[in-house]
Amino acid sequence: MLRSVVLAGGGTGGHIYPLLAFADAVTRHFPQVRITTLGSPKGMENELIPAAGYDLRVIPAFQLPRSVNMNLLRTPDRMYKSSHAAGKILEEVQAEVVVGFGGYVSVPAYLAAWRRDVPIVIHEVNVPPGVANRMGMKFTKNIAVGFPNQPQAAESLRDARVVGVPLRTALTHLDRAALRPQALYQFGLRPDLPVLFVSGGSSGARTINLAVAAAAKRLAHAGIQVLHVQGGRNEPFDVPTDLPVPYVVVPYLSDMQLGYAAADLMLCRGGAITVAETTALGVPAVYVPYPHSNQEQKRNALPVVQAGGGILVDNAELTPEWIEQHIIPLARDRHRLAMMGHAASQYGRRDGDEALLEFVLEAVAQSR
Ligand SMILES: CC(=O)N[C@H]1[C@@H](OP(=O)(O)OP(=O)(O)OC[C@H]2O[C@@H](n3ccc(=O)[nH]c3=O)[C@H](O)[C@@H]2O)O[C@H](CO)[C@@H](O)[C@@H]1O
Repeated sequence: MLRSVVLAGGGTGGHIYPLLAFADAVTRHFPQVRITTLGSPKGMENELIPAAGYDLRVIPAFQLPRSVNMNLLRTPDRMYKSSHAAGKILEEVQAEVVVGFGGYVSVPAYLAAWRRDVPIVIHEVNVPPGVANRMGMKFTKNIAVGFPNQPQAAESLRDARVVGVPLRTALTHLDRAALRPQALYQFGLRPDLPVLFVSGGSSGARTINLAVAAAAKRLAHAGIQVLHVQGGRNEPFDVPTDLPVPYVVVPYLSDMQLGYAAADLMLCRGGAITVAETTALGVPAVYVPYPHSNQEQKRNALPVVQAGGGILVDNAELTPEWIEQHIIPLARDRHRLAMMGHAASQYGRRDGDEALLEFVLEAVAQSR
């Protein structure tokens, strides 16, 4: 039985969607539970969490260093202010557990929980783990990870429990084939031609946006429709208006299930949550890892590619010519797409929310 849970995480969609999916699982099992989320002033949580109907408390921001620096926790500056604010909230709601998903805001939450003997659970999806979660690992041994390769890939995750990634119920319950006609209709796409679904993660990806838009004519003349999510924080780009088949641009997709249902093939970055979703849903994908993040996105996508569930291309190699040579033939090859989709789904899982809840309940029980 849980009465009050505090969830910390913020920044981009990759930290917030798993938090929300987990909040839904807790509410499903314990309808009377009080859920409080801690976020930072400028992150996407300020739009996404209130829209999902959860209580968001914004705590003062501070800048984390790029590497783990525990001295920061002792300095009476903004970190002190932030952890004090987090502590007051933990006391007010009588938190029984703090579950952190990473992002700057998690650090004061971990610190405040540790000071009050409130059990802490960390959910980490990347290798190497993010700085905030690495700092949190000094305060707890309750570490859960999203993917089976993580414990071997990082010393700090060696003893972590693999629980998968909590995914939104609109995705865990998705039957792609059943939703496809509605999704195509909604986007104005044709049912007789393949759909390339393009998304550069929650903030969008400029390289991907420009390369695909520059290949618009070649894709259209090959009979490939495009559903292109520009991304929350990306600039608009030009697409020719006289194409023979639909090329649909949407700024951001709150109902991601519609995109996945419409997709025959996805072109995306290798953000951990995106990889968890494409594999859980069996969507074949071309992964273009973000090149400036410690190779973390390449590590996310590589096991899927090795399992036959997708292909990988370097950011610098994604040109309109590459798209013509590799994506056009693949998008038209139904047999190969089906094999890739099946291989992806063998790697993915849909029960991350339930498995994380089980882990959290164990942590709470042990602390009592
Ligand atoms: C550049 C960078 O550092 N990116 C990191 C960031 O990616 P980012 O925040 O982009 O996160 P992911 O790619 O992992 O997940 C994106 C999430 O946004 C959702 N979505 C996306 C577009 C849209 O229009 N609608 C929508 O709902 C997706 O369905 C998914 O749930 O966090 C991930 C998880 O920590 C990391 O693995 C990534 O390396």
